[in-house]
Amino acid sequence: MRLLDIQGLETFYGKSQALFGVDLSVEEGEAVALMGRNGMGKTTTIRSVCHLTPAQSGSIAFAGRDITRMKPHRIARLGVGLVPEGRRCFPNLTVEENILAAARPGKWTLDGVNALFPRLAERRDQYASTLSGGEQQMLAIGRALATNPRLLILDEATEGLAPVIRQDIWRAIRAIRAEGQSILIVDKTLSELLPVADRCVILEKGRTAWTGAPSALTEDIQERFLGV
Ligand SMILES: Nc1ncnc2c1ncn2[C@@H]1O[C@H](COP(=O)(O)OP(=O)(O)OP(=O)(O)O)[C@@H](O)[C@H]1O
Repeated sequence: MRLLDIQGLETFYGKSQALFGVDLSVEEGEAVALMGRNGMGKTTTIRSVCHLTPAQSGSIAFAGRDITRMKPHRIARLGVGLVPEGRRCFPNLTVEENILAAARPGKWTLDGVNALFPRLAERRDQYASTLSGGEQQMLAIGRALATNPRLLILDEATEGLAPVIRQDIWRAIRAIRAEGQSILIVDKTLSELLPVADRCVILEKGRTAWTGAPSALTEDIQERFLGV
């Protein structure tokens, strides 16, 4: 089943057009890597899906329903779990309270999140504000998972973090994948990203420029669309 289906998406910031025709789909159980150089429209695409920066034209369907004009909280309730760029947790709640506040019935429970991120389990009674940046990122992923989303969206979840923490997060992402979780993921570390992706979608100047399996992403294509 097609979980996410974006067609001809055009999005503006005020008068400035950022997306000029993004086409992107995610099948149930699939992990799609959304790629492209800086400023090509990855974050804007994600923000449009969640209606944080609404689409001007084109269509976005989720699990067969048109969500193009739906409000963010309704989209979240339908099963889109977003881990936005720059983490968001409640600073004055503990780690455990943060997770429980997000929790909805499903296979990802508090215990499941704790097993995924032992560092969080060790800090369950600490206020989120006292966590390191990497731990807060783990908590943001844990919170999104605890909502038991049909689609988990990760936007640069490992950016700017210490190498050991990045490794922990990639290990968790692989474990999440192994559970069959559908994912849309943006990340710049291709060596980690490509092995977890079933398919890549590359944006160039606000348009879908290429899509294919990671194995089809030749050096030529990387050079053309991702090289600096
Ligand atoms: N809040 C904003 N106001 C105006 N223009 C914006 C805003 N955010 C992004 N843009 C512009 O929209 C275009 C797409 O940006 P976007 O952040 O979606 O790209 P990206 O592919 O996610 O890049 P990055 O890898 O740098 O995060 C860029 O030209 C950017 O300058």
